[in-house]
Amino acid sequence: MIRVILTDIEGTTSSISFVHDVLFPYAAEHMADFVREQSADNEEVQAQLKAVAEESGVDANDLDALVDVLLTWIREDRKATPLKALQGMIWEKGYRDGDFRGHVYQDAADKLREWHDRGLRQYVYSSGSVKAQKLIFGFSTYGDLTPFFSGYFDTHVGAKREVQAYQNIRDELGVEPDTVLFLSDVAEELDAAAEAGMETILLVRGEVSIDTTYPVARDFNDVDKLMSEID
Ligand SMILES: CSCCC(=O)C(=O)COP(=O)(O)O
Ligand SMILES: [Mg+2]
Repeated sequence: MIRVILTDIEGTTSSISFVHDVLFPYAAEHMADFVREQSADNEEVQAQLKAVAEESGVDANDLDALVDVLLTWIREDRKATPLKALQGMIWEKGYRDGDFRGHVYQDAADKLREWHDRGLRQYVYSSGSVKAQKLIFGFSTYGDLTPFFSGYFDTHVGAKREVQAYQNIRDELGVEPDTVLFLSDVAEELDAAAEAGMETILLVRGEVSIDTTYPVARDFNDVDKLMSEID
């Protein structure tokens, strides 16, 4: 019986376009100024820049080179933990200034509320930092959805295509893995979650035809129906 929902964000609760056409360009536009302004006194920013230097091999004191690395990683959609941490810090200002709101599909917002009220525990697992996750749901187009979540996981537990990451999440949740339903639009992520013993549903939004062995949901209403079949 499913007791825990674990959901991806990009392509699952929220549109890929919002992440790639709004969030990533905003981070790219503000990265240089943010790094230059914050690197003098902000210890969290300094720690992330040190990690960027270690991962890329560039000089930790060369801010221009570090910014170049970060902009390249954004273009490549690299799921590097320090990039994700810095992006979250930059997006906070955008959300607070009202430059954008977090895109969440209506069916996802409705079901997250309903499942929460039904007693399901709900968690997020995304490559975006925990801070970024709280922002997209906290400043969403449907208001503050964070009360519906019991917790958040990012790449600190591991990469989303690695089985170990889901084993780490399972251990942190302290539940039997087959009581956890993982939702994602990426089959390789479902492969890893399934290998860790979790139940899985593939979100395929839009009219894309897909050849897969996973149960396919077009939206969270479909997930709700498929979930009752798992039980
Ligand atoms: C938390 S919203 C921004 C998501 C993000 O930065 C990202 O890279 C999405 O990656 P995912 O692995 O969740 O598809
Ligand atoms: Mg996704």
